[in-house]
Amino acid sequence: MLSIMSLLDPAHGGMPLLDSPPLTRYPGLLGQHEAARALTCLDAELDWQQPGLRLFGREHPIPRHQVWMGDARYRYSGQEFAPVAWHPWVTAIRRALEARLEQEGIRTDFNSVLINRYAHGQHRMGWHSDNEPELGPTPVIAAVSLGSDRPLRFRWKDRRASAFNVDQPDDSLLLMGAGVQSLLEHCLPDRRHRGLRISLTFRAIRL
Ligand SMILES: O=C(O)CCC(=O)C(=O)O
Ligand SMILES: [Fe+2]
Repeated sequence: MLSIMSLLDPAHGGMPLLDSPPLTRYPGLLGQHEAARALTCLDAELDWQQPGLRLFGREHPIPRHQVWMGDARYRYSGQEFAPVAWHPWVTAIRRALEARLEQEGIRTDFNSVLINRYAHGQHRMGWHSDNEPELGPTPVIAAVSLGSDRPLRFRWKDRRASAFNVDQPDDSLLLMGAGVQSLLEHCLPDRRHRGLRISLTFRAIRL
């Protein structure tokens, strides 16, 4: 399904954005053609959910769509989600990212993924860190982006330095290594005039 060329091309090496904690972006994960097919298939075939979130006593639908997929139940904003079974495209994306990271000497054991669908620029995600106890003390999270480029914004919890944006082009992988979740928060701000984007944030949940 996936071209081995995109895995072997040295131009596709990782771009370190932070050394400590490690934050690295890898371009060209699937190849342009396969990434476009993955975006179209996932958009059409997943059973997208838009659960409500309680904020100041009122329930609001989250400003995006989502699907939890994988092997483990997951708690998020006080709610428990039962995951759906692996979709073949998501399995293919997981294999591609495992292969890419293994080339860098990084072994991962992702068993769950939160898939986010941003239909337009007003869809977004608020400030958070992915530090739920079931992810263990030093979660490693790999975020794959398909479709419209939306920056992820980071800020230091202790304000030691300024907040910064990380571009997430189509078909890129952003690896948030050990320490990113404990030292920083991230959000996906709204943007004008953006089209469909789907992100897949792979996690290892302790079963
Ligand atoms: O869509 C993104 O780039 C961010 C997603 C995210 O932070 C998450 O799934 O926890
Ligand atoms: Fe996140």
